[in-house]
Amino acid sequence: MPLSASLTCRLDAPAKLNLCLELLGRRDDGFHHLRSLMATIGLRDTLRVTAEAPGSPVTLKLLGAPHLTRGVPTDGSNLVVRALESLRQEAQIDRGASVQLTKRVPSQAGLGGGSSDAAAALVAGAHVWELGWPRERLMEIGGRLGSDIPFFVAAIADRRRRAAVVAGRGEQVTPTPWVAGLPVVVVKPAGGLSTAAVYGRCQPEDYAGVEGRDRTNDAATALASGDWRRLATTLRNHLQPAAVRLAPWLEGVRRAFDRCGCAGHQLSGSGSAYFGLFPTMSEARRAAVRLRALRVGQTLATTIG
Ligand SMILES: C[C@](O)(CO)[C@H](O)COP(=O)(O)OP(=O)(O)OC[C@H]1O[C@@H](n2ccc(N)nc2=O)[C@H](O)[C@@H]1O
Ligand SMILES: Nc1ncnc2c1ncn2[C@@H]1O[C@H](COP(=O)(O)OP(=O)(O)OP(=O)(O)O)[C@@H](O)[C@H]1O
Repeated sequence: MPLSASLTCRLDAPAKLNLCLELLGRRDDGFHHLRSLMATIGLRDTLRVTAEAPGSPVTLKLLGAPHLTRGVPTDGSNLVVRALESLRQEAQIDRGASVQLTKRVPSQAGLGGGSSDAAAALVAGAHVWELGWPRERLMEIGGRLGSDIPFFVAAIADRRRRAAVVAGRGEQVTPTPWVAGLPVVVVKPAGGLSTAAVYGRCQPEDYAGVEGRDRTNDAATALASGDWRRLATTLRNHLQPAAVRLAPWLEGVRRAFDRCGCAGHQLSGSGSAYFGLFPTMSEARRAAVRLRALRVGQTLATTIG
């Protein structure tokens, strides 16, 4: 059988927002039980993976603007390389891969950039190495590398899964219907936040009393109907108080969204990116212009899905 040494796969690795993020308690392993409505947005890295001959290493070339690639490792600690190394260990193969990763998603933003890259690497790697594995197996491998990765594997492998209710540590992914094109404005302040540091500053008071109401389910119902006003009333992020304790300047971003008349806005994941929902794309673009003038960070008007 001829080796398909030149087989190449190019995939988008989208960013995500946590439209609702509820913490339910701390686990014995130090992680938190959560439930969250996650959805991809129209901001994405691009990954190109080419299969190389047996015995070759996994190599990575990083492309993108300096402010986006700064701090992103190019060695074996990059999540893309870790994902491909895990894949070939699991498959017990020694095929190599050369990867070109173009960064557009900012890091330390709560937008899941590195996790999405890792998920795209798993999907692309399985394709170019012709493993023929089901999505579920790739999600399981991804879950060992990071809590957000199973969601992204599902979203990248099947566009219908670009929105999901995520539970457990992040490994339980239940796709939920979404209506394309809901406008959002995302702001990434100059400062970033470490996910571990934000979880580390979380206190039980930040999420006490949540048991009674499943706001994530309400948010999923609103997203399925495409009703942005209803979705705006279901926003919640239990990590936001901890993020604000660590980075008080986030209050300035919150106030900026208020000043733009945005009806629903919050932090995404562990931050520092912040987003707001808008009824139309023209209103989102107008708000983005105002937010840029307020100089709160890199600002993008885009859509969910
Ligand atoms: C904030 C979110 O992005 C929301 O989707 C995720 O919960 C975090 O996902 P992630 O970046 O893939 O996180 P991981 O790489 O698995 O873990 C980073 C750190 O976050 C904390 N962590 C993460 C997930 C979770 N359910 N509970 C936690 O307490 C742990 O301190 C962990 O050391
Ligand atoms: N492919 C990658 N892209 C970006 N960062 C990476 C990558 N691989 C490893 N990293 C490291 O991981 C750190 C966090 O990156 P990432 O963008 O995933 O975090 P995040 O925005 O906090 O995402 P999340 O929403 O998953 O918490 C970076 O600061 C960087 O050192």
